[in-house]
Amino acid sequence: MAEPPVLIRQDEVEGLLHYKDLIPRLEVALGKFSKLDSAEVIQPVRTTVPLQKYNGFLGLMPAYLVHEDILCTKLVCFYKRESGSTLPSTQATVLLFDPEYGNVKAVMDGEVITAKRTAAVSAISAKLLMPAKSEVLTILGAGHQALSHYNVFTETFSFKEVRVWSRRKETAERFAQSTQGHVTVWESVEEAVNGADVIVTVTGASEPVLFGQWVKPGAHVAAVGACRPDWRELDDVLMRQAEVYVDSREGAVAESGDIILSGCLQSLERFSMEQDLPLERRPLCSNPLEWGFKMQSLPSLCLNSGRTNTEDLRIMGWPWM
Ligand SMILES: NC(=O)C1=CN([C@@H]2O[C@H](COP(=O)(O)OP(=O)(O)OC[C@H]3O[C@@H](n4cnc5c(N)ncnc54)[C@H](O)[C@@H]3O)[C@@H](O)[C@H]2O)C=CC1
Ligand SMILES: O=C(O)C1=NCCCC1
Repeated sequence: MAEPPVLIRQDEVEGLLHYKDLIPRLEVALGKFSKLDSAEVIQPVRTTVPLQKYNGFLGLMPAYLVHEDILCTKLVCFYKRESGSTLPSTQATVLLFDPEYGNVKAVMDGEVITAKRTAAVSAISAKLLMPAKSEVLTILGAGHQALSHYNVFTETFSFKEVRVWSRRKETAERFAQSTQGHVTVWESVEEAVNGADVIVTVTGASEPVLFGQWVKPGAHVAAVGACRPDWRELDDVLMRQAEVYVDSREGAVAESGDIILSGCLQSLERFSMEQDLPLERRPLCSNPLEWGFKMQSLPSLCLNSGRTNTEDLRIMGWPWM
């Protein structure tokens, strides 16, 4: 009979999961996922169960790394919360299986994994796509993802200035007090992103908060928050003028409101047909270097940065979550 599963609590995951290990491992996993080879990685688009009564969803996110023989799934509930709500926006658990026997070997807290994994993938996208001398980082949103993004971006890069905006100024101020380094609080998104080299959007918004006319050419945007087909963080102008990278084309066209609702897919379908491109080579958005790969089915945008090393861009897409 199989051993009962090991339980790995949140504080234990926190103590075990460090960006210096996580980032290189993610880069390898993302590279494998990007090959779209089911002999290597099997990770279907997540199944989502609506929890209408609670304005939320249960997402089921299984993955199998064939050669490493790693079988796992994340189970995550996520919600749209009212301003001022004290309830969490996400709650996650990760299960690790013995792929041969079929039993669950470990039950892990998924909160820290979600926070760190998501932020680490954004940092990888920035490493590949942000302007060479990036000095100003702006974070839109001031919750859990904002903090993990602050931590990994300041640990990995050397920004001269970090800014934060949140829809409630008090939340942004609390955030700025909780960080290790200095963060300036801004009252409007327009001012907060003015001149920013890297912009991270980690809000629970369902309407655009970031507008293309405010974003400087060459800036890199890591868009994390709008993970439902009817949620938005970015406006149509930004979506149309950017080069867009995602980890999973399948996932992005099914889940990313910014991609689906901005209408960029339709014009690209026409472009792809004219160019006679096979599906996996088709760009996701205007002015593509190549259709690329970024995080959890959400876009990473790059505004005409001129980065053309598409081999580097082949890493993206963590198979678990
Ligand atoms: N792409 C991915 O893999 C992941 C995406 N997410 C999504 O990222 C977003 C942020 O997650 P957390 O930081 O965990 O949530 P959180 O609840 O800790 O923080 C959310 C932040 O967004 C702000 N916000 C909420 N509604 C807003 C609105 N309508 N307009 C502007 N700001 C608004 C809140 O004031 C808060 O600062 C959520 O939408 C979540 O579903 C979370 C985890 C992973
Ligand atoms: O990929 C994840 O993890 C999540 N995506 C959507 C929101 C909750 C967590």
